[in-house]
Amino acid sequence: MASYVAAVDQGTTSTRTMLFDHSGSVVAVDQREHEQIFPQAGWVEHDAEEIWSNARATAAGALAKADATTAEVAAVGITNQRETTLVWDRRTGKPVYNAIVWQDTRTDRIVNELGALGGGQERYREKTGLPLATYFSGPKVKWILDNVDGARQRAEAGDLLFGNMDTWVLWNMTGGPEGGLHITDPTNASRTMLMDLETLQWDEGIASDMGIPMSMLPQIRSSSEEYGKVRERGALGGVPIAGILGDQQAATFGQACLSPGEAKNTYGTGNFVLLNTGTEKVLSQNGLLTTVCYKIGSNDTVYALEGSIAVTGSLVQWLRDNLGMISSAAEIEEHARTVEDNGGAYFVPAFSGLFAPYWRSDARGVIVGLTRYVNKGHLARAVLEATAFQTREVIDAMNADSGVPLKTLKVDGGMVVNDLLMQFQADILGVSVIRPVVAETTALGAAYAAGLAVGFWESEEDIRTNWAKDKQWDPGMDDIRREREYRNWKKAVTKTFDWVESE
Ligand SMILES: Nc1ncnc2c1ncn2[C@@H]1O[C@H](COP(=O)(O)OP(=O)(O)O)[C@@H](O)[C@H]1O
Ligand SMILES: O=P(O)(O)OC[C@H](O)CO
Repeated sequence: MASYVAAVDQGTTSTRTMLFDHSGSVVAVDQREHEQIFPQAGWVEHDAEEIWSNARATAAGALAKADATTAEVAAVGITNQRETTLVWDRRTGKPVYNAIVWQDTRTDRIVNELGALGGGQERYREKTGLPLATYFSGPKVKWILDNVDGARQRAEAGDLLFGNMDTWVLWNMTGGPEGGLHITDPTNASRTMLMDLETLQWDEGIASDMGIPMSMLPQIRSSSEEYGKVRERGALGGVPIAGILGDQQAATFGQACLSPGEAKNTYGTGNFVLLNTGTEKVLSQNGLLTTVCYKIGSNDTVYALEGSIAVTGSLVQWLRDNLGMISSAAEIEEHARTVEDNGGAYFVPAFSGLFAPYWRSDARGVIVGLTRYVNKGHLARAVLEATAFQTREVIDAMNADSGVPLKTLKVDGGMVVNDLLMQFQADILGVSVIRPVVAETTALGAAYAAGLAVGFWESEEDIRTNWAKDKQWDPGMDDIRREREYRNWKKAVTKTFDWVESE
């Protein structure tokens, strides 16, 4: 009798494999970071072969740490950084170019050109739920086909495959060039700008406008069903692969946000607030995007409104890696605690332009309000506060779209160990912030999708039962200060605009 479900979580900065038991508790984790490649300003790439090698190694590592055999694993789910785009050769399994990461802004010109075609912005928003922005996969595929020697001819000859990291990991896990499955799920497909949100099928007109041959596109299956088995030679050999969810949708599922009106915020490289809107596809009037939340087997599709924020935890990394101001991410809290407030400084990290609710690719980062008074502690605070202010902006947009103010916010991700940030988040939102016992909700959500498909868990009710609160932060800031701080932040944001001039 199998005791565990595995999840491979292919994130922006690392890949981990986790094993969960029936209560949703973590049994083992094995994790490896991969290189962040910045070939020029605004470009971000990953080596997809390094990522696949890490996925394999962590699958073996997690089994070893749990002292478990493959026979004890009922199913495996895959979850992934979304949008990150790879094109590879179906016969050799070799990528034609590095994976272009979701934060990368090189497709700015392509996106502007698409906007100038018939229907422009509105056509994309209505069909795909997305604003025209550099964030999404379709224009990245076009960039590769336009810029890599011979790629377009090879793609048109049917030799090349496109996938996000879910598809790349699944294809390799199921045999690669020897019969690997070329599949994705609607949560990932809804981030490509190529999928019709209503039919959950690729939109041939949009693919044709981007010059992307249909033969490159993976088959779209549900988020929870048995797609195939792990190749026999690999770690987890023979285990059914039965769940795929983009990482933010996986976290929403793992947080048990299963009813309309329930929302979570994940604090990782970026922040992503998702509000379950049920089977209703709500188009935002306030700068949010509409996305598939999950589709469990043949059940109706569940949609979400999403506020995507490009830079939050990665600002802490930037302070560590580019400035050397801290030696570990945790150290930022120590510095921030040396002062009472931000000393008047605000840091708007528009490193990839601004995502929700602005969608300004012409924006770049600023620090404003500097005086001789400002010290390292104030800057550390400004860095942490940037995450909380950006979250407030997307939650304000969500409240405006739904007409029902959020009462509490469930949180997860790497930054939620930061107590000062979580308290400031509650203060600046004016609502309570709640962290669950299992904060690894991304991997857990993918495990649930896989486990439900093979009967390891019976129904979504099991997910609700397993969810438990660990800690809650309640708002303590007075209204006048809260709104003054937020006004200053909004003013700081305006200073980022119009920096990059379009080619
Ligand atoms: N104590 C901390 N305080 C603030 N930020 C932190 C802390 N610990 C980790 N982080 C940030 O959290 C992020 C990692 O979170 P994680 O959820 O693993 O990211 P991802 O899934 O995007 O790879 C990093 O960007 C890191 O800077
Ligand atoms: O891997 P994460 O946690 O940084 O998430 C990245 C998002 O999926 C990008 O849309």
